[in-house]
Formats: sequence, C-alpha cells, structure tokens
Amino acid sequence: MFFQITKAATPLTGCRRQLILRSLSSSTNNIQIEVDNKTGFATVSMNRPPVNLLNLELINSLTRSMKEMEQNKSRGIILTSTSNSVFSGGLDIKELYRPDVQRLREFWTAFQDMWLAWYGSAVPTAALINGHSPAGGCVLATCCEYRVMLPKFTIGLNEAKFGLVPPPVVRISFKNVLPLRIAELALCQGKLFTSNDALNIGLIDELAKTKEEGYEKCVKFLQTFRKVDPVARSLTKQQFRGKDLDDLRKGKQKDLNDFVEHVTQDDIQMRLGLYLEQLHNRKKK
Ligand SMILES: CCCCC/C=C\C/C=C\CCC/C=C/C(=O)SCCNC(=O)CCNC(=O)[C@H](O)C(C)(C)COP(=O)(O)OP(=O)(O)OC[C@H]1O[C@@H](n2cnc3c(N)ncnc32)[C@H](O)[C@@H]1OP(=O)(O)O
Repeated sequence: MFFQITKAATPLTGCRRQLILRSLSSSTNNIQIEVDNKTGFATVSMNRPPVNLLNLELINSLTRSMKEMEQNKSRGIILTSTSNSVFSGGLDIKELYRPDVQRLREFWTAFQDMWLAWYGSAVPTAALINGHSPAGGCVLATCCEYRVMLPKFTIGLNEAKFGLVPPPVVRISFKNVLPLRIAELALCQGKLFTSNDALNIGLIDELAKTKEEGYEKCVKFLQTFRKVDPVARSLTKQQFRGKDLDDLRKGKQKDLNDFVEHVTQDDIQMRLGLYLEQLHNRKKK
C-alpha cells in the first residue's frame, strides 16, 4: 500500500494541522495528504519546492494519491500546495528541454494518466489555489470540480506565449469550465488571468482572503454532495466527462507521438531554452 492511514483530530487549522496520510514509497516526499476526521475530506498538498513544478515524480505521485484515495473511498479531496505563493508553476520545462526521448515519452504518458485520474475521479474534488497557477497548474485546477483562489495571483494557459501549442489534454478541462469563445481567445493569447479576472470569467468559482477561509469554502462545496448518493454522483460526473475521457484513452498513443514530435523540433527546443533562460534571469534585472 502506498499510503499509511491514521485519523486526524482536527481539520487544516494552522499549527494544529495533523498529517495523517503519509507517502511511504515516495523518497522525495513531494505530496502531503491530510484527512479531516470530522468531514472525512482529504487535503492533498503538492510539496515540491520552490514552485511545485510538475516533473515525472510529482505527476506520478498525484496519480497514485488519487487512485489510493478512490480505493479508500475518500468522501472528497481538496488539492492545494504547501507553498505560500505558488499552487503549481506548471510543467517542469527541464523535462522538455534537450530531453532523453525515452523519459520524455514516460513523462507525457504519466501526465496523460494524471489527467485521466483527476479529471475522471470518482471522488468529488475542489482546488484551493493558494498561489500562481500557470499552464500545468491551471490544468490541475480545472480537472477539479470547484476552484477557490486567493487574491493577487495568476492562473491560465500561457503556452502560446513561449511557443508551445497546448495539446488536447491541456485544453479540455479548461474548455469544460469556460465558455468556448473565452477559452479560445485566452489560449490564443496565452493569457494569465488575475484572481479577480479569473472570477469574473468563471475560471474560478470563489475568492478567499486566506488559505483557511479557502479551505472552509472548499469544504462547504464538498458538503453539497452529502445527501447525494455517491454512486449516482460519480457516474453522473463521469458520464458528463465521458467523451473527453474516452477521446484521450483512445487517442493516447497519437497524442503521445504528436507531443514528442512537437517538443523535439529544433525550433521548439530553441524557444524552450530561451524561456528557461528568461525564467532564470528574471530576478537579476
Ligand atoms: C501541432 C501539433 C501540436 C501538438 C501539441 C503537442 C505538444 C505541445 C507541447 C507542449 C505543451 C505542454 C504544455 C505545457 C504546459 C506547461 O505547464 S509549461 C510551464 C509553464 N509555466 C510557466 O510558464 C511558469 C513559469 N514560472 C513562473 O512564472 C514563476 O516561476 C512562478 C511560477 C510565478 C513563481 O515565481 P517565483 O516564486 O518568483 O519563483 P521563480 O520564478 O524564482 O522560480 C523558481 C525557480 O524555478 C524555475 N522555474 C520556474 N518555472 C519553471 C518551469 N515551468 N520550468 C522549469 N523551471 C522553472 C525558475 O527559473 C527558478 O529557478 P532558478 O532559481 O532560476 O534556478
């Protein structure tokens, strides 16, 4: 078994917070999971400093944790991060730049599996977006059924800005949340929305002033399912998302081949290299 389970006496409240599910096999400890004893809801916190970049290991941990919580019949999941300023900085571009093609294939397959697990999860999910959430971070947030965000951060799919074409698996959950026209424009512009703007267009559902307030709002959302039959609820969700899930399952190999072909092009490699350099030099200016 991947996680050890113990029950916590108190929910996620400052220093009384209690870690009760701990990853046993992940040597990097890149995910923390707590279960609130009162509600039965699990909080999954990404914990890969400094900015929770999605590398192969973190992606695999996210998939395994979802599968584990489904097996444990978790009643609801809140996805957040241990950072004070970043939910997730998105894909770790070092996985894409000058890649070992075998690992690149493994990386994208893992990303597809993570998306299938979170977008199609049987358990209700809410994202507590307690920091910036570009690109892959936004994908994770939009896989969840509800989003509560803290102020003065940004969220969106900015791939076009640095020359990447967002593949279907990146676009679908975004399209599921936003009106088509807004989604198309935002993708073409590579736009990152402020928390306020994200609320106005419906990319997030609520704002919260603090992480604690955000947690309470996520709990309140998850509690809306308390009186609903869990099997009916999860089948309804999965049928709603069924076509998206089936399309990726059936098209997985083609999606993988397209991704590898796109990312390994000389021009894309040059852009990725420049972007990494820009990110690295950002604070020196
Ligand atoms: C035609 C057919 C088409 C088929 C399509 C097929 C394929 C398409 C191909 C690919 C699509 C893939 C989709 C991609 C999704 C992604 O997620 S790409 C990543 C996008 N992410 C970003 O753009 C975020 C960039 N980062 C930031 O804006 C900031 O870092 C921040 C997240 C706001 C946090 O800021 P701050 O707290 O100030 O931290 P730093 O900027 O100092 O960052 C800390 C260190 O981390 C490095 N870093 C940051 N982000 C990344 C990243 N994404 N990848 C790698 N490294 C990153 C940063 O350089 C710092 O490191 P150093 O201190 O410089 O060493």
